[in-house]
Amino acid sequence: MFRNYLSEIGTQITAGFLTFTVNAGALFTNRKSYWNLSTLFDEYGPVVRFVSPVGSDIVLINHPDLIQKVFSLEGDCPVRSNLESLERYRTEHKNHAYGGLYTVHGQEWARQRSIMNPKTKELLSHHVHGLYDITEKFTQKIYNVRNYQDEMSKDLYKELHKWAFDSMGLITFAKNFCLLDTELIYNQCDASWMYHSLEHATDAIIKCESGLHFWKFFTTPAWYTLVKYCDNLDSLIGKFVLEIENDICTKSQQENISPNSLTSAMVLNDEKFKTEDIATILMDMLLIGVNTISSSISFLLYNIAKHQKAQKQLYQEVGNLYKDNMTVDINNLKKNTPYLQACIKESLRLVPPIPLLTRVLSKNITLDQYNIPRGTLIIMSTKDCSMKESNFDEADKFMPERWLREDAKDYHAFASIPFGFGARRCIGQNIAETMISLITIKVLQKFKLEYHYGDIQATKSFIAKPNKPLKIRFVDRI
Ligand code: HEM
Repeated sequence: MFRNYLSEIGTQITAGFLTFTVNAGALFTNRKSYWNLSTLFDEYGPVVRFVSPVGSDIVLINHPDLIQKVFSLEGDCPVRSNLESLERYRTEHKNHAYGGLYTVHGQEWARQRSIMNPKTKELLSHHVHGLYDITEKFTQKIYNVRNYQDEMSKDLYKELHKWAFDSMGLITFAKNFCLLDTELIYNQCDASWMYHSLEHATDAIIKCESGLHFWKFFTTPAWYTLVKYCDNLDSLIGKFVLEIENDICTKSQQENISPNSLTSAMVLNDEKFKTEDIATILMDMLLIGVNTISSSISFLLYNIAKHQKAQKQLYQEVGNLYKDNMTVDINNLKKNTPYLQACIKESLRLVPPIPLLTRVLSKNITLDQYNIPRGTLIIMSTKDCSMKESNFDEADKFMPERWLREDAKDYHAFASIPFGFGARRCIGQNIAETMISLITIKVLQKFKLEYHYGDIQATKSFIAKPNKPLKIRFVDRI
């Protein structure tokens, strides 16, 4: 028993040390630091083992063949490393039996996933016009609040974050929170308080997960913030869930109700989830969904603004598409916009919001002649893989047309997997791609984008975001 704990703690200490040094390396030097993962691979090859003095070792890989091999052995209920801080908050602070879809494992994961999987497509079709309206509000807001340089004087990322929150509110609760409409002050209403709690909880989780995990031994400021804002988030989500439960209870006596949100899908399911469990599952959805979508759209708009030739071609494709809400054809959206889909794919190749994927296998595996025992934490540096010249020609360039070329099929299927792979791949991919497509179409129809500042990189955190304020010029199309 003790050995198990020792091994677990040891692995986490090693992982903490690893992220700490990678971040410190990036912080203290502008050059490619030794502790940059790609430099490690350059020096030691595609399999790098971190020996933990007390627990299990950690293995890092970046070759698409090896990544493919790991996925081929992941089994029916794949296990990834946990977001330890969120897990501990739930098990120790809240006394919850299990976490949400991202953090839970085994049979409970399979149960949650089987309920959510079929619902995401249905909900998307149900809310597509609502999502379109929110996107129009976003473009209108940019139009209204731009400064004399045609830029948002505040960080554009924050506005995109609000757009993502409003859109996810529709999918999750069938509610438009209208965060984009007004500058709501903290506490003014539940939705605004929920938004701010989500922002602070995200920052605190990122702080706890990067670097040495001191919060395990005493209350660090990041742990204190995490508990405070996750508590707020949990109780506010719980309040919305309760409202929907009551509403369904009243209506179901008179009519047959079909689910119109992730919440009602769970309330109406035969499995009968408790209110607090639904709130936990939704918290994972919001934390992952809102942050990954904000990150992806930020980098996509940045890339489009920087690459005028690509923007021109994109505008030719989408300039006259779905000008009116009622004409949106969600079933053919991707088919009608091949160049836009290539732009999204290319931007996600350059900056996958989740740059590292992890698996813990239940079988031994041989990777590049090294025998890795089962139970070892395997970290797949998918971003490093998608940025390698051996996998993509001119790998550091934004070249959407590469995905439309005849020889695109020669790219290794595991060379760029921004949504992960297999049974535990992202459940929100379709939702994300649709939302990103809609906002890009609407923004381009209204504005020509320009970018006149220095290069923007992604932060090295669990969910990446722009490392400096995003300042894009939104010039009216005449
Ligand atoms: C561009 C946007 C997004 C990207 C790039 C992204 C990426 C990912 C990745 C890489 C994973 C891990 C996959 C693996 O381990 O194989 C994941 C899991 C997950 N994502 Fe997404 N995601 C995005 C949007 C969303 C949205 C909108 C939602 C919610 C509707 C969402 C919910 C989840 C959940 C719940 C999981 C855990 C799934 C499981 O373990 O079964 N994601 N996502």
